[in-house]
Amino acid sequence: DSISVTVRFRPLSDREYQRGDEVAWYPDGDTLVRHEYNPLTAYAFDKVFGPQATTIDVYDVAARPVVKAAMEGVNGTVFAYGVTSSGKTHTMHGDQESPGIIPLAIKDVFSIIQDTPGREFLLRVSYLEIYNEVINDLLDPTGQNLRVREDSQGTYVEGIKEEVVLSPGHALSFIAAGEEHRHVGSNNFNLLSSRSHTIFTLMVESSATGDEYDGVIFSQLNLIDLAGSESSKTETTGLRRKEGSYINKSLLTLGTVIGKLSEGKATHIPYRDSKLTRLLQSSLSGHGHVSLICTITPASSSSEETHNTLKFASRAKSIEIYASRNQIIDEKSLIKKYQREISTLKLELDQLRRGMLVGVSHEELMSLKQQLEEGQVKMQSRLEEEEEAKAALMSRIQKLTKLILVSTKNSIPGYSGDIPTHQRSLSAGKDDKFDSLLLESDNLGSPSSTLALLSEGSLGFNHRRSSSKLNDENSPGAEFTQGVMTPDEIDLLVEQVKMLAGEIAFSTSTLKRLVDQSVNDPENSQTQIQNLEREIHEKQRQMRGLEQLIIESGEASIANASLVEMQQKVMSLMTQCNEKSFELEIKSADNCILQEQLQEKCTENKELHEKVNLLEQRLNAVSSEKSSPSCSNKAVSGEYADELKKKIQSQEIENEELKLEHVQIVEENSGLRVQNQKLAEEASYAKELASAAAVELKNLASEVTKLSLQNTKLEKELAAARDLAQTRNPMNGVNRKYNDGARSGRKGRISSSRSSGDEFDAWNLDPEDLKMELQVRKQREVALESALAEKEFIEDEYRKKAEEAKRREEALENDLANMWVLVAKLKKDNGALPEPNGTDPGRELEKSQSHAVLKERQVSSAPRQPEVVVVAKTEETPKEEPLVARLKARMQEMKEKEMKSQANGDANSHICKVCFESPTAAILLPCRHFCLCKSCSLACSECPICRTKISDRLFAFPS
Ligand SMILES: Nc1ncnc2c1ncn2[C@@H]1O[C@H](COP(=O)(O)OP(=O)(O)OP(=O)(O)O)[C@@H](O)[C@H]1O
Repeated sequence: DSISVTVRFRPLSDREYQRGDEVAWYPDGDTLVRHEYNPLTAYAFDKVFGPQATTIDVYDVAARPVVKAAMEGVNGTVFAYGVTSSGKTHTMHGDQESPGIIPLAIKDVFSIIQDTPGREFLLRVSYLEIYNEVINDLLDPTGQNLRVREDSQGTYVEGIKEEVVLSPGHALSFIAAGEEHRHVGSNNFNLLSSRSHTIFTLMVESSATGDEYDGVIFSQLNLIDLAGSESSKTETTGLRRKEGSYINKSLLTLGTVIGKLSEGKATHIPYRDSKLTRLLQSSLSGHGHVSLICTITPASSSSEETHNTLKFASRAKSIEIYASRNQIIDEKSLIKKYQREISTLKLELDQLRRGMLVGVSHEELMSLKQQLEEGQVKMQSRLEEEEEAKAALMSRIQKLTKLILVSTKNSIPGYSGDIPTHQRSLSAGKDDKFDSLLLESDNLGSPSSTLALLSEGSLGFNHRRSSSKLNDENSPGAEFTQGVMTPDEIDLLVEQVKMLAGEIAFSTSTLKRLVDQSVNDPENSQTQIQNLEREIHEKQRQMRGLEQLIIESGEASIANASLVEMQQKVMSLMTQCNEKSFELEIKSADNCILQEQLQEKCTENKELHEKVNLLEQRLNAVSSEKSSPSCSNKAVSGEYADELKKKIQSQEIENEELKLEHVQIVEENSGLRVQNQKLAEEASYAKELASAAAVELKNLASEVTKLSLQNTKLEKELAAARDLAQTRNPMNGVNRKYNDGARSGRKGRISSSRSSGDEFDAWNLDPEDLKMELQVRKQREVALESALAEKEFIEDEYRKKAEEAKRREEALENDLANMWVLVAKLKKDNGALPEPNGTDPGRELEKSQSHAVLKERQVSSAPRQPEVVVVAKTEETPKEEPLVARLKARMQEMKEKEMKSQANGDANSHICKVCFESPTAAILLPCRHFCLCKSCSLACSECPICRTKISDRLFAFPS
């Protein structure tokens, strides 16, 4: 299969209308997106949704199949991609009017559980954000900067909090809590722009129940809301710009990864280049269903960005996936662990029950009866220990059982859960539409009802009576007549007591929430708190009444029952009583704590009010002093006080934000320092290499010089020999001498002295001798010529070596220059300030480095001068190698500048590396060597440093 790619258009926004934007892209049918002005430009996808489509339409096509597969054990990922303000968050999270893919998926998951009888499910959720390449746990504010780890199953986030969820409302409450911690800010396109990528993960474990058991299946569903890429049009500064660059960088990596995956070649995929791709590695590499929803705007002003999104989506379309069902070994499964623990505990409970009856003798029963007659107090202490153990076991079983979700369709048809209104406020919205979604899954609507259902299924308790019945006109226990009751009736009473206890617990937790809220709205909360307290008291009173009824009925039955019956009844009553009293104790302890907290909050509140009043009075006094004491001025001063209060509050919030930012900046600073240190080390290593190369070059040059000298000498010798040979030409010279000799009548012999200066007496030569002499000279000449050729060969060799060394030197110099540019860039990114005298050290440094680099390039591309000239130059300036000297000087200069810029700070961040101007919009090259200003980047077809072709200028960002 391949990745499912859908495109969703959003309507033109008011801002776009006001700006006079026109429609540049439009949906052409169900699967095409076409360009308005260039109709030949069109892209095809699995499905294209127009501006009128609802999120439910998108969900049905893009997410429902993935969610369904995840419930059957196949991993799934759904993510929204698009530029800022294109509608990703609207699609993934939605709002009260139109719930997004995430709430719809959660609702769907629970209805699938409901429709799957015979299977048990355990659901866990986690929620994280990737903000500035740092992973934060949104469910646990202390879980910051988490690490990504890898095991045989893929990548995971170490130490992330996972919460078991019991109902849609329960899961949505976690999302709502997480959203409060997500980084959101405004830019000129979006008031509430997501500044981080978020990943909401639902982990599903399931197994068939009973004999059908076939192992546990585990799967993961990732629902991802990416932050939007930001173009140069997004006017951002400071923190926003930094966030934007992180967002763009990770999306660029995602684009590269998708691009490489779509090529289908076995190349290196750079998953590790960003946290986002690292976490999505197993999804993107095809081990599960992937659905990509690309959100776009039709606006002409964003036409280019929309085109980029469409290209990205088109590339993603060709990625293949090989999704298969996961199975996990039982030991690792949490659901199995819980099931095992429940059955062991149940066994223990049974044994305890049996032991209680078996271990009691007749005498003991008699004495028990006596004790009962005297009063139940003594017997209670006799049974206390065993009862406590039992109560503990029971509560543990309840706790564990409530975590496992089962369909209630078959077990209790027609059951209709009762969702308390305040419970629903935990979900994403209070809107009717949204509530109706949750209400559809009533049976699983609230944790308390789920617990009740599960308890009923697994423990055999009778919970069918809805808790609301306890509050209607039938007062609790009113249907039971005073006196002897059947065991069933007593059971029912006990159940009612339990439910009341549950409701008291729920009201107490609501009370706690209200107490927390009371800081913001003390007056309103106070009345609600009082009402709730009254409600809790009333329920406690009802519970006590029921307990009294149970005790009385126990006493009455004791009077009538036979010994064995009585014993059994006492046992069961005591058990229930102890359970209740144990629960009650816990609840009342909780209650006490909450009351204390409430008191504390109230006193805090009071103090704060007093402070505010005091401040108001002071302000009034100050303002009345300043202005005339008229009535209207009083009102004005009151308003002024309010305004001041608000200002103080907002100032405090701002302070907090600034503190947070400061901490982040300090962390990043230390990271950059470490990087800086590394680069400095690398630079010094490069320097060493350069100096070694220079020494080698020097040696080579001196050898070349020597050889050249030798060569010149040899050439001179050769020339002399040739001259000599020519002057002693065998034909001319010998004949002449011979004729001269004949004329004189004398025979010439080769003088013995010729060996010394090749001088010979022509008169002494005879033809034989001359021939020999000629032969010898010829041989010598040949030998000299071969020696010369050999010398030339050696000289050539040395020349090559010298050239090689020079090239190496240049390469090293280049590397060194690059490193310094990087160091300068890093420092600038660090947010330093310009020098007070107006010159910017970082910029100067970068300029000089880049100039140096470009100069080197020009030199290297220029034709080489003959080697002899180089040698002569080196001889002329023997003081120090020019390269070494230059390098040293540059190093020194850099160091000084670095120290200066470290001392002064350097604020200049993005400078074009070609024209050295600070442009309003710069381009990050794909090779990441440089950023260029727009005009220079358009003029360059390749990176000035590494010569990589500039194929993509998409990810522009403001300097
Ligand atoms: N399909 C749609 N129908 C109506 N309004 C929409 C639609 N999509 C988006 N919007 C509106 O457009 C605005 C921006 O949308 P949203 O915040 O979802 O964008 P985003 O892509 O998540 O932006 P960022 O990347 O900056 O977070 C919101 O006011 C949202 O309500």
